[in-house]
Amino acid sequence: MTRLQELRHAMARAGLDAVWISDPANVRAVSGFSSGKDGKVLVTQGDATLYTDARYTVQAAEESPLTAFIARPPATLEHAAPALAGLRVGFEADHLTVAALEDLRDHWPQVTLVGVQGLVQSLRAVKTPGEIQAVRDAQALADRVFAEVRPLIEAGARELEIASEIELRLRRAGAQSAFDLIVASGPRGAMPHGVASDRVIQDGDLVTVDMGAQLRGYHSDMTRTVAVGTPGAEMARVYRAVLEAEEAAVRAVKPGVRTADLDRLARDILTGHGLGEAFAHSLGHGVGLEVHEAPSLRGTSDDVLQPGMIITIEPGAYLPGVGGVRIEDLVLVTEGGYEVLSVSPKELL
Ligand SMILES: CSCC[C@H](N)C(=O)N1CCC[C@H]1C(=O)N[C@@H](C)C(=O)O
Repeated sequence: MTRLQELRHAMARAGLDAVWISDPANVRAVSGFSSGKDGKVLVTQGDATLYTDARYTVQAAEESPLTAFIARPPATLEHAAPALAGLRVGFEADHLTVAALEDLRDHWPQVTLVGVQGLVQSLRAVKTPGEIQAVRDAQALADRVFAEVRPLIEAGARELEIASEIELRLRRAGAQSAFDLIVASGPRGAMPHGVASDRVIQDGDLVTVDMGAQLRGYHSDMTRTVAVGTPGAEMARVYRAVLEAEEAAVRAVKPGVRTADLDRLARDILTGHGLGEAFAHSLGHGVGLEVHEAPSLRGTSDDVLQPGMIITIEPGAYLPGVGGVRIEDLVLVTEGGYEVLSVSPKELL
């Protein structure tokens, strides 16, 4: 079944006749049009139209199998109005601004507008073979770049220099960084989102590098924590504990597993090492057209793993004023269990 067919089934289950898609990643997922922020898609049970403007006439025709209507608002909404009269039309409540919703109400007075959440996102959680290949390629590039840059992580280098070397190599390969690079050394390692600073790396530091490539619109995500010189005994112990939690959670990945149970498994191991409080975020998330997408590997999540999902497993321990450790792998859920897509070494060198 194509994603569009899946969406129509989901619309029927939600009691919708049509859906107005405005989230850029969802626009891309449904239409193939890569400039999703400048597009919208209207899907009915019998039709699907891509709305974008004249800057994208050629690109829309090249990238999307959908009929494109080239115009700017309000002409787009006026074009759609007649076919929608009397219908229940979903809009993406967690993406549309209040002003944009007012526009829909003004131009579609005979439409019943229904806010929906996660309709397309839940379909995106299970990747197509082409999407899996795109994430695989992005991760392979990230692994290659990490191997090239690893020798540069040494005493005297600045975090920003490491980050810019990674970015440059990704750019040269036709990709870009998937997010603001996290390079957090020494005590800065206690910040889970410690983007690279001008701190000079010291002998004995642990350095957390959280990086991803964005290639053909798809992302990868991986974290390695590396030692510069010989780390202190306490941080070496923390490293071993995080690695134990990470490897145990990866081994537990298979279809049917509740993501909340995976988070619990990793958290319990860290708690056993006295580090439960130091694990300050969820175990992971889905990765695809966005770095953070469904499923969520949070303790409160109701998500269940299915073949074709691509997730991160990334426990960490953060000790304010001291430092931190995070180890993250990118994992494909397969029929029989899992495949780890990230191959960079994890021993604390
Ligand atoms: C700004 S993108 C960060 C990518 C990173 N690998 C990542 O997802 N991190 C870093 C530490 C926590 C984790 C994160 O942000 N998790 C989210 C989903 C959460 O809310 O726990």
